[in-house]
Amino acid sequence: MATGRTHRPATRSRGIPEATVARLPLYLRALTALSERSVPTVSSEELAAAAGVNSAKLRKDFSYLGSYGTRGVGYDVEYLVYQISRELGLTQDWPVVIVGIGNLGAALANYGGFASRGFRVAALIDADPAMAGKPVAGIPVQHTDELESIITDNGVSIGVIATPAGAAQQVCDRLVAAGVTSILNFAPTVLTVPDGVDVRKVDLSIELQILAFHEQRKAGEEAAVDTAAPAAVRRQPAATDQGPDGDVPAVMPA
Ligand SMILES: NC(=O)c1ccc[n+]([C@@H]2O[C@H](COP(=O)([O-])OP(=O)(O)OC[C@H]3O[C@@H](n4cnc5c(N)ncnc54)[C@H](O)[C@@H]3O)[C@@H](O)[C@H]2O)c1
Repeated sequence: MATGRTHRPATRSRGIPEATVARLPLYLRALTALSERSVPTVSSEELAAAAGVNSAKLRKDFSYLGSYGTRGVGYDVEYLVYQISRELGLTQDWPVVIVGIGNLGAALANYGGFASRGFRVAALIDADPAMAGKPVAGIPVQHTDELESIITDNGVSIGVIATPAGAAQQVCDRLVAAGVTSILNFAPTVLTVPDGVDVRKVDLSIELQILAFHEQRKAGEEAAVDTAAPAAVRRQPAATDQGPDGDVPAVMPA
């Protein structure tokens, strides 16, 4: 679901390309599922299919980790889980703060998937004084006045922004000034950050717009096939091919 990019060069200092880093969580998710089923080894083809990645790309990615698998046996699942987790920095606990505890912030706070992946929600912060002290996902919301001390006291380096767009830059500036160096931004705005701060942006509406583009293209291709086909096999409007008024067929008869 995550889109966007980090403000980093295309290759990390240890020589792992950013595109490979972006695929490591996909491998880890697939490997974790195999591990849960106690599958001991996996071939590059099987793992590539499970992760939705091309197998040659997977082998190249794993070569950056120094993991080459064993011919005829494949990769050791548990060892790869460990290797990728270590590479991603997931063998340590990462306290994160969520700022903006509205619909989205509360949903994120309630999401169990963070903790199971090593991300502990250390604090929930909101500007609304009426929310201060109210528990969300069992954690009392704290007021933004305390933002700096929360970051310092908890050694937080990762912040999640779920405020309205208009507040996001100011929240970002305060997080960065307090010591946060990685930000996951859900607000629909582009954040400006100094060098050394990574920002990743999540925007579900952009994902939907990309799907809409593909839907439109598929519809165009279908229409082209319909036009090219002999009249007898051209698609006729079905009962469900109705426009919003119910009387205009979405697929016009040829
Ligand atoms: N990226 C996505 O896919 C996605 C999906 C849904 C919503 N959003 C975005 O996430 C944000 C939150 O959406 P929502 O539906 O939860 O909104 P919401 O109005 O329910 O919640 C926003 C919260 O932010 C708090 N807030 C406002 N200014 C603040 C500040 N300066 N510091 C701290 N807290 C502050 C408000 O008090 C409120 O509790 C919006 O920017 C929205 O556009 C993004």
